[in-house]
Amino acid sequence: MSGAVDAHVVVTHAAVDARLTLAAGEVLAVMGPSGAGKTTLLDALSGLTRLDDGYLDIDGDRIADARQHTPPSRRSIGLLGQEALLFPHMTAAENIAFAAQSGGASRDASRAIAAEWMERVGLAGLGGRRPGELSGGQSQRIALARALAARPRLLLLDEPFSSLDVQAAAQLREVVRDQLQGTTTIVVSHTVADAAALADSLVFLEHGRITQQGPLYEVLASPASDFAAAVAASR
Ligand SMILES: Nc1ncnc2c1ncn2[C@@H]1O[C@H](COP(=O)(O)OP(=O)(O)OP(=O)(O)O)[C@@H](O)[C@H]1O
Repeated sequence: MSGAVDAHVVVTHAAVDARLTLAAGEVLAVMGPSGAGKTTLLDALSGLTRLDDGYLDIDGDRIADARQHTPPSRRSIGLLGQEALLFPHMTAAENIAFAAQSGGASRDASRAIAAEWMERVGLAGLGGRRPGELSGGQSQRIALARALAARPRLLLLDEPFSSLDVQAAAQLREVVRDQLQGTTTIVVSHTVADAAALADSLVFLEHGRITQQGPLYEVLASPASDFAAAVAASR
């Protein structure tokens, strides 16, 4: 997609010490055992956690370092987590329109953008429903649309399929794959199927350190740790 930008990250934190570079439009999967620091890494990027040292640059702009903490709302970073966390008092379409407006669209344009996204995620006709009237899978699709409608420069996916049943997860995975449209993305998952479906490259994070990184199929073909070998064998 034109407009995709590269991201360069050096996260230094009590729990994580990692250096990552994403080319514009690249989808990078991060896998690692429980407690490895995956969520801490995403929190440091989204701004929920401060960096102890290191930095986050997006498209050459310094977003954060040890001295400068840009709040999450001003980072132009989208986040889709395990739960959709939609605004409950707004309809599905209003949730998306709100994000489009915060991404710079006018009020009228944001309504049109919301309608377009409802179609893209396969939910045209449900725009008037409130989150309480949507299934988990539908809510996650709205949350994806909301994240992308703000035109983030970096998208973070934190196990977005893990709270869904197998069928809803597979459907959402397809929607995500089709709708990323070149958005530079980091996806954290425990499932190699998610990484294989979405990612160009793969990082293994263990005990807060990167133990292996490279093109997804190369990494899976020659795992460098017991954990990586177990993941590769689970394909
Ligand atoms: N500020 C901190 N100082 C020291 N340790 C921390 C700090 N913040 C988090 N930790 C620890 O770092 C570890 C990494 O936790 P994190 O939740 O990031 O792992 P994770 O890879 O996302 O695990 P899971 O897959 O289970 O969600 C945990 O043991 C956590 O307690």
